[in-house]
Amino acid sequence: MIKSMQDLMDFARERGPKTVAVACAQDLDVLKAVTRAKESRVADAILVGDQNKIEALASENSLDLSSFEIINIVDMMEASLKAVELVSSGKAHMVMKGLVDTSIFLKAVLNAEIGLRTGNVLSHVAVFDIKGFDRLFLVTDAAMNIDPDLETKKQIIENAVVVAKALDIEEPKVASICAKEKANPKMPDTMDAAALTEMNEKGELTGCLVGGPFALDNAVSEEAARIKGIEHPVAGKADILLAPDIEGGNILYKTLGFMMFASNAAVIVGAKAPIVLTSRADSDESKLNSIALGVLCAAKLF
Ligand SMILES: CCCC(=O)SCCNC(=O)CCNC(=O)[C@H](O)C(C)(C)COP(=O)(O)OP(=O)(O)OC[C@H]1O[C@@H](n2cnc3c(N)ncnc32)[C@H](O)[C@@H]1OP(=O)(O)O
Repeated sequence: MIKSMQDLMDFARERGPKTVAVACAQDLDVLKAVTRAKESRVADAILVGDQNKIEALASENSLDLSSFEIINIVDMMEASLKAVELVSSGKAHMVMKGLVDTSIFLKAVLNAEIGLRTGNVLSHVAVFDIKGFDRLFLVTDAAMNIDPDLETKKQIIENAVVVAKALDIEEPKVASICAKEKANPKMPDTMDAAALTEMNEKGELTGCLVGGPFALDNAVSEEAARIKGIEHPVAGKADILLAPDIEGGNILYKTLGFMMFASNAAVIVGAKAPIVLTSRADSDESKLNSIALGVLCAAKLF
């Protein structure tokens, strides 16, 4: 089982290299990340974007991009579509968001002709290595599905389980995170959480153990669960934290990254290929980790 970001990198090295097509690669952290991914034999890259800016950034920061193919497309939507097309045509194993707004990039991913849709829900899964815990946490969905209904939440869990399996977590424990641990009809997300737990108990949602509703404390802390008298196999032991909506997921993602300084990696799954999607403000380390996570997910697909 992969228990830390270091393990994740080591496993990606074993299962790589794969090729990543980068949309709007004119971003210093992205260029540092792909250079490090290449050096460590995790991934090769095709850079799509503003070639002048890409080369200027490389020369100002002494980055050697000579082994990468660069495709010069300045328009962000066009560059995103080209990067996606490199994956759908089989020239790359995964696509990565560079310096482009998430919505523009995701519209290219969802494009009906050359996009990467499969008919399943696509959703974002972030992996965090948090000091003081002996396991990785998966947070979903911080970036794609805005206000998922019950069926979408079920598919978001199924997607996160795929990522958990790529991390060799055999039967991941999933906690539906809400503001409290009791279902309350005035708080619809708690009702969805209870319904997801029931689906899992009835065998309609498999490959994982689902519990909830949980408040965050009793999902991650056995002590908090004990004090509150919550008895459930997921209580205090969650691997996957399902956020009620994009606001909750995004706040949790940014809190862990920017206030707890937890190292992280993130991908979108449910598509034909992994989609590496981090925040533009995330570090090169986090972008490198995300490429590595993409490699692990791609290794499961190809
Ligand atoms: C965590 C770090 C990074 C961040 O901080 S990201 C910041 C926050 N994230 C965002 O701003 C993105 C939030 N999401 C969105 O903006 C939109 O949902 C998104 C993904 C761009 C799609 O919006 P639109 O292009 O307007 O799409 P739409 O709803 O009209 O749908 C177009 C077609 O795509 C399909 N679609 C949309 N979301 C999907 C999904 N999750 N999985 C699978 N298919 C999906 C949708 O069914 C529709 O299909 P069809 O064309 O009717 O056949």
